[in-house]
Amino acid sequence: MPEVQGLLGFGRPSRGIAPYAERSDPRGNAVDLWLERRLGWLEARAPLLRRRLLRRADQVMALEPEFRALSDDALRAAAQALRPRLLARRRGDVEALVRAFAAVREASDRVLGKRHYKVQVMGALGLYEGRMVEMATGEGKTLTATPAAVVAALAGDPVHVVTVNDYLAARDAEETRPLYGFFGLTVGVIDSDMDPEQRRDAYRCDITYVSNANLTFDYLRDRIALKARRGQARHRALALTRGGAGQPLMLRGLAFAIVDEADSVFVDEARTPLILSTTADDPEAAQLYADALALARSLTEPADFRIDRMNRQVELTEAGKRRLTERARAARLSGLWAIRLAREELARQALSALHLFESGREYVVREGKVQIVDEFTGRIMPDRSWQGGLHQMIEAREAVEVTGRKETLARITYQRFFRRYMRLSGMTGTGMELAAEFRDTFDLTTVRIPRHRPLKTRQLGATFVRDEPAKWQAVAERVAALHGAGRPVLIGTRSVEASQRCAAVLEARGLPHEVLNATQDRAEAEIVAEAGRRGAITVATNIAGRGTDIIPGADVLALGGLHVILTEFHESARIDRQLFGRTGRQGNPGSTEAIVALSDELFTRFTPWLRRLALRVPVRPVLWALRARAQGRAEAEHALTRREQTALDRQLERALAFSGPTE
Ligand SMILES: Nc1ncnc2c1ncn2[C@@H]1O[C@H](COP(=O)(O)OP(=O)(O)OP(=O)(O)O)[C@@H](O)[C@H]1O
Repeated sequence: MPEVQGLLGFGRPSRGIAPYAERSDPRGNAVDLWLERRLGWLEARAPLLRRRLLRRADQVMALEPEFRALSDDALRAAAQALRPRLLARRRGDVEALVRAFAAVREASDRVLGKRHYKVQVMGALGLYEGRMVEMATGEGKTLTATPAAVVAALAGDPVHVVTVNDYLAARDAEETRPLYGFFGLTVGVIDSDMDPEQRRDAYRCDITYVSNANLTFDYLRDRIALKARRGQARHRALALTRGGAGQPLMLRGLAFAIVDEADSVFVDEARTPLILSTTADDPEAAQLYADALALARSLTEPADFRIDRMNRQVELTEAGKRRLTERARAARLSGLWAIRLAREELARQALSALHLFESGREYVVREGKVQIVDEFTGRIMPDRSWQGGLHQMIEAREAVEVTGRKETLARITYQRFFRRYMRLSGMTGTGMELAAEFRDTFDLTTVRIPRHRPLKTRQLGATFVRDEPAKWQAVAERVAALHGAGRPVLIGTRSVEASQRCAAVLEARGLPHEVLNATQDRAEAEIVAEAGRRGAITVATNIAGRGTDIIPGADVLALGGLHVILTEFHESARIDRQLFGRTGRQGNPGSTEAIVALSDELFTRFTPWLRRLALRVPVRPVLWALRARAQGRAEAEHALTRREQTALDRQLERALAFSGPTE
């Protein structure tokens, strides 16, 4: 499993820090947990919650004429006048909240030209209460976050709006900045390339847009800075006595977070530990990996080793172990090679690097570096590396410079990090099936918000073909027909390699297209902006599955809107729906279909026998079962890993209660 690596490259002192709000142990005790899980009473409450949100949203909508009549200055003054009431945070003061929301709604219409729909007001109220809000793709989550952010900021809380990457953080911040500015609130944006001073400035703003990775690393840096002063009380005392001039801190505490694409952050990426590290030099490492690869290449499957693709593991057989020992001896390898366990581990890793990881799929080689491609977003993660020497092994295989091994300074998972917020909220397009997990892990109740306009997408179902060449031919034929009719088509692929293959087939047919994959994210915005034009053909990796807003032109809508083709099912059906969600946004027409091959990895890895059956008897029920079963098994496996990770995290937390925090 890849880890996200960050380097602690800085740490100069800065000026004052306010007391750093965060939760020390947000979890209830074991009995509470047990009860919550068994009784599901929070779920039972969700309909009530929805009704309450609806009632309040109605109150906000009813204030429209009153606020419409105000001048800009009067509107601003009305919001400022509510500040003391919001600051007092009296539980029953719903009126102040409703009026503040109505003010934001009015201001939004004036400065952004968009007035929040009732469902968006409902969503925003949910966020402000600290809920997980499920809104369908394309319903306008960016705008939904704004009233909650404004009101929390007016009440003095540092607000973090969390997105999955820098590009979305910058885009969403720019889109909404004028609205915050109207109320005199400042907006900061964090970019991965920023230095500590710039980061601190951005966090000092009332509202900060930041990616989950950047936010978590900055928090880890703060924890290291705070390490010497354990415990809140001492920290506060120090901050008071020294005017806070001790250590440089990035954040102003964890008060309120609005996490966009929360299913991705809380679930898909939850398994990835974030590790802050320094690099340790090891001049002999490169030779070690080269030797391991040479030895591994001399072993044969299945006599010497077996590959378990489902669990991504390589096992050496007894014969393989013997051969390894002989070959290491024959090559006169010494040092680690003389130790049996080390020798076998090196061989296993080299075999994994050779047989389980492929360039263009799990990683790309760019600028002389091995860079991991995120399976869920299709984006390159430059900060990420595989652990335990695997990364170095792949570097050696690709003949690029072997980087030093990392030494861990602090680590945390997203799960543990986000649980520390005083108030946490999330938005997701596809979250209801994860409601129990959100509740268990984050104490978050999920509430589904209805659509603003009914969905008009036509779902054309799935076509299964035998193998990959047949798939790309089938895709090309569909595209040619749609292109001829002037409709734009978006083709989603699971890997960079697949996007290139698809592009080659389109090229051969003379179909003009754009490729949007992890290897050229700079032109992304322009390509996406064009993707809704008449006759446009866009091939994209998962990148297009999250947050990208493709706006079809009026002429295109008349023709039936954007058509989305999925070319490989993802391990999670949620991600499939994210891709399909690129069309039919805001109640627009559109259509979706899947064209997949029985040779796709999902089937060979999770349901090999059903796949064989499907090859012989390709009838509907078998094909349906194939997909459902493969995705079901994949999801179950991931859920298990997450549960184990959570258990491990809790154990770590308990163990650290005795020895002091490591992060
Ligand atoms: N109240 C509104 N009035 C007018 N346009 C709106 C309104 N709300 C949202 N939009 C528009 O709807 C489109 C979709 O918004 P946005 O990209 O925020 O959706 P989303 O829910 O975040 O989608 P995804 O789940 O795919 O990320 C945008 O073009 C946005 O400007």
